Amino acid sequence: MKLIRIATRKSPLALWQANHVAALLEQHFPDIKTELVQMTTKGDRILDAPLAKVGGKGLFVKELEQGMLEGEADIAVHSMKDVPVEFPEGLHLAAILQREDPTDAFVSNRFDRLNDLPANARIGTSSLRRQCQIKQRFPDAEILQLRGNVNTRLAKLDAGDFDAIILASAGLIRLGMKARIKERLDPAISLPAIGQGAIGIECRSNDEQINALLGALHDADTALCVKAERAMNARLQGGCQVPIAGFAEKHGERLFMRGLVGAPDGSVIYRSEGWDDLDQAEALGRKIAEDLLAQGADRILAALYQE
Ligand SMILES: NCc1[nH]cc(CCC(=O)O)c1CC(=O)O
Repeated sequence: MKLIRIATRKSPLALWQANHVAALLEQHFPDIKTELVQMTTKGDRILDAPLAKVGGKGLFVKELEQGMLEGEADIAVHSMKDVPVEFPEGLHLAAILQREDPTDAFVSNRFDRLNDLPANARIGTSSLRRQCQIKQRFPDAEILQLRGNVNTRLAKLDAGDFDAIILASAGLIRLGMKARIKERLDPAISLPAIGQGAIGIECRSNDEQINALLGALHDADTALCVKAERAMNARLQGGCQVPIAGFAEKHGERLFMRGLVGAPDGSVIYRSEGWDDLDQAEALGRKIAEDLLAQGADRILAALYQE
């Protein structure tokens, strides 16, 4: 019998994801027991500021990483969306699970589809990525800050604070709230965040036994797509302060990827897309990034990072 201690945040979605990994491990390896080690991160603590202003990379993962480095936990379960491209010395990504629905979800109690919204709609989101894409389509929309976990955000919608909110479809599906999704937004309308819908498992690089076990949960196709997306982000030095989106899909033996960088107010959005072979995932991500930079994304990013 071996015990695996799983570091996780305490939000209902984080706990669902950690319990999911625990169940998969126990299914695959009947002589393994798991235990959750619940932690609070800086991103959970600072709820009164827009994410873009809290700043810093790894806002939702640092404390979990510290726990593994100090030996309080063996693995950490993350939304890949929250995981910076660089890992601290001694830790690495050991597995990525099969991707859940990667789209953004339109959620509203008043309107059935994004296109039904009035021009001056009040829309809740704290993501500059979602904000910039919505503002391009609805320049007169009022974007209102919306932080907190999925349940908190839905409660604010139900209280009447917004005409609609945009959330990740994956979070709603995992929490059993698929029925709240009025429309899965086509990636051409709301291009998802890098890694959206994918769960990653991090552990100590030198922990051979754990690395071998986690290999059984790994989904190579998802990993390939997320690798391309993260290569784009690495080149752009993306964080949650900047409106960046990237989404790769495997079509047979080829990868298709789209990326964008925009101004928060939606006044400009640079877009790029391309195809490449499966063994060129990182090169494809970098190529999309270079194309965006050449179009003018470098100026947008420089201005935002300076703030
Ligand atoms: N920013 C928080 C966060 N991190 C991951 C998800 C969704 C789950 C996923 O992408 O796997 C969410 C909620 C949301 O964006 O609505």
